[in-house]
Amino acid sequence: MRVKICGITNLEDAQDAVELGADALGFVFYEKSPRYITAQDARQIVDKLPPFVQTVGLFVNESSKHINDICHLSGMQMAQIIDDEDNTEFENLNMKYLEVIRAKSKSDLEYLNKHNYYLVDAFVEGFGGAGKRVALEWFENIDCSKIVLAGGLNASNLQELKKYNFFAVDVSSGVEASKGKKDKEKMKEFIQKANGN
Ligand SMILES: O=C(O)c1ccccc1NCC(=O)[C@H](O)[C@H](O)COP(=O)(O)O
Repeated sequence: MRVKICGITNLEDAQDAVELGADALGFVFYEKSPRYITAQDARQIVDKLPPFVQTVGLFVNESSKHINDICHLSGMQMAQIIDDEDNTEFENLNMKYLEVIRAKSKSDLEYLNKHNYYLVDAFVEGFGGAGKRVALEWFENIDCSKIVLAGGLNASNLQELKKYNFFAVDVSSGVEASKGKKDKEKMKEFIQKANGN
């Protein structure tokens, strides 16, 4: 399974995640988050990354212009978007994007367009990174092959996902030492388990 390590705030964590085999790194451009990073600081990290690592910018209820500007400035290849307030004009985005479904119940998963990729996270007031899980039984009888699963994942519970065939997993607090700082051993164990080792 592919792995995105989210909430990168510093170069050391980014380089450790890449060395350990992460496919994508997430940068939170939401000012109220404890993992918030400026576009300029993210750029300093992105410029030092090797090729073939996808950089993903996280946005909450922002306009397309803002998302385009920040992604351009920071070197994000993709945007991950929460748009509860219908602020984002998706057709005006200059980059690939993943829409975030903040699931409160199984009914939130029933109308996903089967041709699109989505990131499904647990609904939390603070928008993400809270360690709250989505109930796995909600995915019964759903094709998960285009779903990135987030929310409360860690090395100990990845095993439970096996039969669902998710496209990828996304983790933040489950591999942290403290908010905004990753724990290298936790990232190692998480990536190994996601890769079936
Ligand atoms: O991480 C944050 O602080 C955050 C703030 C606002 C919007 C999204 C945020 N994170 C989103 C993520 O993609 C997290 O990786 C995802 O919610 C999973 O987090 P966790 O349950 O801690 O693994």
